[in-house]
Amino acid sequence: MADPLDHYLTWRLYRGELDIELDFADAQLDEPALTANAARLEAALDALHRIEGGAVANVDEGRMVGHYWLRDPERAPDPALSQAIQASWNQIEAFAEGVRGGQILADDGRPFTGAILVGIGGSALGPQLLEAALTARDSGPGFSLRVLDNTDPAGIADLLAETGTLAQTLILVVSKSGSTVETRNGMLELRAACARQAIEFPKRAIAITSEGSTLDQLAEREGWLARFPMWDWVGGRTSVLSPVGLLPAALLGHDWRALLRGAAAMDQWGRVRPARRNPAALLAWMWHQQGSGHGLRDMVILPYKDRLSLMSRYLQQLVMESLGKRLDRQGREVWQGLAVYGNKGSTDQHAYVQQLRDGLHNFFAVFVRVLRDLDGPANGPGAVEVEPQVSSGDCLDGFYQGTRAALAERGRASATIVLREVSATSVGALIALFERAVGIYAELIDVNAYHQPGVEAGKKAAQGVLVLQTAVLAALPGSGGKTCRELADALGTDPVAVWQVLRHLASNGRVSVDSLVDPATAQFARAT
Ligand SMILES: O=P(O)(O)OC[C@H]1O[C@H](O)[C@H](O)[C@@H](O)[C@@H]1O
Repeated sequence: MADPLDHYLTWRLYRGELDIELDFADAQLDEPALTANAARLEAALDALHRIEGGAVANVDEGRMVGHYWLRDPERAPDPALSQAIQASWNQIEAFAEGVRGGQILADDGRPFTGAILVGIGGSALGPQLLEAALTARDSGPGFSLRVLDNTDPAGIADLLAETGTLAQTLILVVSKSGSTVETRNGMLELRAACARQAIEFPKRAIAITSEGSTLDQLAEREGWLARFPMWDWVGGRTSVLSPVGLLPAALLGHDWRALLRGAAAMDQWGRVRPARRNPAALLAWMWHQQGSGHGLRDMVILPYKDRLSLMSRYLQQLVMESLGKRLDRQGREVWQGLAVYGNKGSTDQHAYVQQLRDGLHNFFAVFVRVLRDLDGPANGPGAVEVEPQVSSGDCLDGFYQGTRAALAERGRASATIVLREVSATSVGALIALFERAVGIYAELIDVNAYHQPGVEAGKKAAQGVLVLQTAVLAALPGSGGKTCRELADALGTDPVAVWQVLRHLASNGRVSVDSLVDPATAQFARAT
């Protein structure tokens, strides 16, 4: 058995500039496998180098992959792109300072006190992660951010109820494509809410979208308060360090430039050769080894810090939308992927860690350990002695160490990312680490990590349901009822599809029906 300290030091990567450690001592990596795969890992790092140089790595959409340039604009292959990024920073700084300094006021002359961000997927998850990770809840009546990330009327009603008056609320509409249905719906719901409150939507609306998109054209036509750019060489799931995440962070008063510095510093570390000394390469190789290059084991994300509890939701999109692909780049059917779940420790020890320890060995864990218990002075909750000379934070860190050891004892692998504290710098670094690990892993399994063909099928099918709904409502009899089957026969379609549409309409009072129980006998009368 190797000396524990030698083993720890062998598999520990530390970067002083970031004060971040990657601890692979329980990752079950081994030198022979790394040596045997050195060439493919170096090749993957070569590919990332080409990507950062402007290679069209998103081959299916003929696009470059430029999220690394967002924190190092001079690295972009075209000076115009560098200038566009710098210009967006100047615009973010000027706008956020204007709002926070009171130069940019609501149309009633009073300052804006909060924002609602309307977006979904990469247009919401990044801002949500940053807001949760960086906003000290003791910040008093500071600027607030709420996120509307679904087309659920009840969720929208809840958010509007929580917000109350929209008079002092900015409305950020975020959509790279500018045409995502849920985001459009959220915008229309908020526009209607503004009308109900007799305030003007455009005077508090901000668009963050691709130039010339439907949303961009609307914002320009209506003279919205501001428009910020998104670029086709930044994917939604890697847009958090574009205006998508940086504007909300700046409005909240966070050090958004430190986010960029942290990401840039991690990128620099992620360029280190050989791969054996590269944090992103080792993380990607761990994923590959644990899942035999086919995601046969899930990745459980376990930050032992409340403020990082959204990491797993954020990484679900970054990892699974990048790697979950039917075809590889040679056109072979590979049905690839890497499933991600998690929440936070120690909370999850009271949920599913039982299975992790005693059950199916179909996962590996990535812990995030934060050494500082509190942002401010230690005379807060952390100073309470819960046991003699023991604080709450001591217990949290003990639970991390104990859970890691208990899993290792049963042969379950884990890696740990150790942060001194949760800060803009360290969060920026975390984001960059996983973005690069995803890129390297994608090279190892030969998939395009930068498109998302699979999401279109669901969207098209959903549109079909709405087309059917319109036809059903038009076909409902003027008087007397029709069964699903009669309606389906009249429309030449599937009676079950008709039933599914009608039961939702009937449950919401849009059609009258004599029974919502039995589709064979349910008689539907005209739309109400
Ligand atoms: O930003 P948008 O164009 O509105 O897209 C929002 C989301 O839509 C789709 O689900 C894509 O798969 C995601 O990558 C994207 O983040």
